[in-house]
Amino acid sequence: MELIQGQVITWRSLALVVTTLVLVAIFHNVCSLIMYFWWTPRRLRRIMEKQGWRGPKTFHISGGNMQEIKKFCDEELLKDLGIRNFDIESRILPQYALYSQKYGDKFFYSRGPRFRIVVTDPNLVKEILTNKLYYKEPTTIMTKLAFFGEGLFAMNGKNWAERRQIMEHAFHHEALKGMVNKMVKATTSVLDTWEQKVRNAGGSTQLDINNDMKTITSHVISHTIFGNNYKEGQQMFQQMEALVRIIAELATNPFFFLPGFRLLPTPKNRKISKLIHKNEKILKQIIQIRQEQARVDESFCAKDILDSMMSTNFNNKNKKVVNGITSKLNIQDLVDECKTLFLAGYATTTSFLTWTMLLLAEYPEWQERARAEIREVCNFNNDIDATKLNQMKIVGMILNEVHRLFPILPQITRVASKDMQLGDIFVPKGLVLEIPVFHMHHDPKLWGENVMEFDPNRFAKGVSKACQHQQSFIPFSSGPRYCLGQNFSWMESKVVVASVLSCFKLSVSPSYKHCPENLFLHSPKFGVQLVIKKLDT
Ligand code: HEM
Repeated sequence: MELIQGQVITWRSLALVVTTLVLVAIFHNVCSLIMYFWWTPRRLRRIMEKQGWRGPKTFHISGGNMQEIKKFCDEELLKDLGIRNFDIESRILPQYALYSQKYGDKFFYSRGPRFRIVVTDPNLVKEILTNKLYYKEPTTIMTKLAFFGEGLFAMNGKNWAERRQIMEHAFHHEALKGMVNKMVKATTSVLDTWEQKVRNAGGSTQLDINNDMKTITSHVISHTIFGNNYKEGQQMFQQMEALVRIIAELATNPFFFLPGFRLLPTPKNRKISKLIHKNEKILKQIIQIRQEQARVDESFCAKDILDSMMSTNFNNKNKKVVNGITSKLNIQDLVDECKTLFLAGYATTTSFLTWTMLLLAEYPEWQERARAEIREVCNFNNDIDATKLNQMKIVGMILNEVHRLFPILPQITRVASKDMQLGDIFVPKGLVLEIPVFHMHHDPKLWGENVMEFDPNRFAKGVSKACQHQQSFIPFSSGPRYCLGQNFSWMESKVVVASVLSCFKLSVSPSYKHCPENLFLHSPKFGVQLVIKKLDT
């Protein structure tokens, strides 16, 4: 027995209070789970059905319609495709192909417990991407831990706006201009190995260009983010890749979205934890070394993206001053941003450049036109700078056409933060709005009858003249959350194309099987085998 403020409290009554609190907490959690997994998706469906939207009648309590979509997609993946067949929506956006056939354009479905509608009208797409009241759909905890942490990609609201400002500083135009040199060096170091291989093979050789583009982009991103620490940065790539594969496989498991799923000690979950831990360790080591260098070096100035992130000088009450370097990013923030840039900057550009090389090989007339332009602009030497990249118009048209036909992020999503009106659609709070980028890039109503052809000429007078509505072309998204690395990627792509075409001729190997897939990103399932030949000079 104890005496508190004159009242006698028995152990029994204390136990009763604690038990009641625990039961209330359990009850609250169970109610939240029921709301999240059962009640909210059904309520949203009722609201959309009343407005004439249709979709599958049932969905799995945790996986939503993912099993059905996966089954449809698996059947599609078995089909053989030709390279010039760009009509591949059923592989890349299986949900769109499956449900638009059954229910028409106004359809809904559920990915995990998150109920969604698909919006294709460019005017509505513009409204969704520019209105900050539509926030970015949260990723699953496992995806977040593995790839983004609390980095820019996964943030929302005021925190996102502040972080975006800092990150834009690291990617501003002048900073990027200074990176072209690093991009050229990183690319050339890989192309030197190609020369060796071609020579050893007697004039031409076959490469899986997807692997080589991985090597190039990993070199570029390691050099530009980590400068002298690029070797440590490189170690992360294989681990990141392994993570992408395992998590993409797990995402089709109906229980993937259940809270606590990641804590189950399954072999895959254990492997994921191990890889995440290893990556964080490498990053923390690099950052700590860097902070130490900056502490002893009084003439410290930013030489790469990590330096820029560490030294951004903002008037903010949270900012920290580390021996002359002003930063408001703590070590975990920096780790999360590095992870984000790694995934966002490496995997995307790798897939994009792989598709670019494939199409250049498949369309030799465009390969030749690009080469002629590169010869004219920089006379085939590696003296490439930002101004010369700007002068490469034909290369730019080709890159745009590859972005149109092979958008690397085939869909973008946003969530309504409150009840809203979108055109004539009433959008209830919590509804996910899915923008099928791939579908919009292949819509004849927006691009004309030759939409399924590779025709860079459509971009000859710029994006605005290429399609009916500027919002029909959104490989890098648009609005305030457009891709932070858009200009970086644009420069890198031009550097790589110019460097490759200056030295090599590309053609498609007879062993290549055209099997694009959408594993978070639109990429080739079995790599891309090309034959490369040294150019006669
Ligand atoms: C072909 C190359 C690339 C493509 C197609 C691409 C595409 C995209 C898209 C569509 C988004 C917006 C996603 C959304 O709105 O939900 C995005 C965001 C982002 N991208 Fe890229 N990206 C590419 C390259 C890069 C590179 C090279 C970097 C950095 C080095 C980068 C960093 C980012 C970051 C940090 C965000 C998040 C921006 C924010 O939320 O404020 N991306 N990217």
